[in-house]
Amino acid sequence: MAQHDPLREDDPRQIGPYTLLERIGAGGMGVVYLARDSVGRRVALKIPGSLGRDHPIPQAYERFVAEVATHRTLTSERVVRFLDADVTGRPPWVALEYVQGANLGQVVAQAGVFRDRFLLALAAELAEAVADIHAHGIVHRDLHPANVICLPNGIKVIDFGLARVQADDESLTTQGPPIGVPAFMAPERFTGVVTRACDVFAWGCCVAYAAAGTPPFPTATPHDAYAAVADSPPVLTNLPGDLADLVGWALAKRPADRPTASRLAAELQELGVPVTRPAVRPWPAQALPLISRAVPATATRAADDWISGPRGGIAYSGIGGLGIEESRTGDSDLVTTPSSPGHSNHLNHPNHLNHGEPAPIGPRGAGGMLGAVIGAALCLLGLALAAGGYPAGDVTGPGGAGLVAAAVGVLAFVRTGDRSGDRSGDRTGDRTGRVTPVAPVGAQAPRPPGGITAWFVSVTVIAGGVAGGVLGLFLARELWAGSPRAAAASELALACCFAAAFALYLRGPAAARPEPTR
Ligand SMILES: Nc1ncnc2c1ncn2[C@@H]1O[C@H](COP(=O)(O)OP(=O)(O)OP(=O)(O)O)[C@@H](O)[C@H]1O
Repeated sequence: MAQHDPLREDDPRQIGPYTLLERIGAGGMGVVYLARDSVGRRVALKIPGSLGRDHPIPQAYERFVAEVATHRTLTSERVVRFLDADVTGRPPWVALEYVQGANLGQVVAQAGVFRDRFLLALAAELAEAVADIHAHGIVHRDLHPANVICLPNGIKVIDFGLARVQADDESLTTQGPPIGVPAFMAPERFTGVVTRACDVFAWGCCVAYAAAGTPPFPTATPHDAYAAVADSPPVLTNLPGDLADLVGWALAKRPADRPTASRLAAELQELGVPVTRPAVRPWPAQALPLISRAVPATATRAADDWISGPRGGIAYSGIGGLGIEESRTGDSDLVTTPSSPGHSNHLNHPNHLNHGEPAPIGPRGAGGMLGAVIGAALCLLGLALAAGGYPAGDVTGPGGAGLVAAAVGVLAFVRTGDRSGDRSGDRTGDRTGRVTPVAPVGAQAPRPPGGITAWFVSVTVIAGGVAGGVLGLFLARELWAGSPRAAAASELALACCFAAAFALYLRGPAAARPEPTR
């Protein structure tokens, strides 16, 4: 189980069909809990704090209802999934896909800035995310590094608390002080104007931040932010030429001068982000321990700094690595202040898989496919021999079936060992789906042995394969020698083996399966 804060005494234990397990964090709106649904799946359950008149955010309930309504319509692999909600419940709640990773601010702070293809991949994924959000007619309005979660298979955007549904060319004017993180807010946001171009500007800020480690409009105090964002040119460090051009374009002062998010995504593909993507995207080696790895629950006593406590009135929460802290004052204006020197941004140790869930097993694409191909080839050979009346067909089938099943089991076993042990360093897939070793980083917690389920399946497949092969050979030789039943049994065994190999391939960590062109 991931290490979040334990439930407090006054936290609810059961909300709707969900059993609350731990506190993930608290934002300005309320608390996010780790919970389990009735069939044991983990979800992030967001419960807005007291929605009465004393809530620090005006119209908090209306905002929560709007967040749910907006998020409900969004389906994108780059956005945390909406699962369920009850806005009239007591308390009201929304269930979201539980994402377990580090946010972009934490990754940059702990692992350093992004470079080269890693930066390009991040920029492309974030552009895709924003384009997807806009394609649903929604403006996020609060894009900044703490709302970009880095996961093994890419980024996901969270927090639709400020999001708005908005027609393509519509421009909204909002009343009151702007809400958001000033260093990532477009200049027009300070005057209450909201368009999709605000998210594009925020995209530029996030990418510039990932490359440099600081926002492109650094300011000494939050109150200077508007002047900096509105008047100063962005400071773009460490951005390769083509990407610098795109980021500069996105950071244009006039919203009309900025590209759309989909244009950005298309331009990035032109810059060499492959059109097909493996399910595992590349992360800088140093970032991997932060993003996701299997660690036993007991070994994961890491500090939790998703956000350390509920905010009411004035409270602070670090945005990892931004060198700023956000604070929401009574009137809901979010301002930034320089981080206090004593403040430490601990990482929520995301070095774990989803404990309690079966660890991914299997021969990761290539192995499974190999098993499947061998199985199919033997199957065809057996059929051909049987059709030709060769008694050899009687033994090829069951013998081959046993062989392939055992081989698949060994592969599954080996892959399980890889996940568990780090005997040969950690591995990650690159954009081509290759699995390449990377150096383990820093002191790492010991990892579990790959999950009971994975071992059990591996051992069962190996044992079943060997036993099936021996039994098949015995039957073919002793009982049905020469009879058509032997050939039929052989083929059936092989077909099962083929299916098992393929199932293992499918079940393997989505690792090397290329995704369709987007
Ligand atoms: N789906 C999720 N899975 C895992 N963690 C999540 C999820 N959604 C939110 N969190 C974490 O919970 C904490 C609070 O979430 P969030 O920021 O969305 O709350 P909020 O009340 O809307 O905050 P904000 O003040 O930013 O509007 C954050 O640390 C965030 O990373």
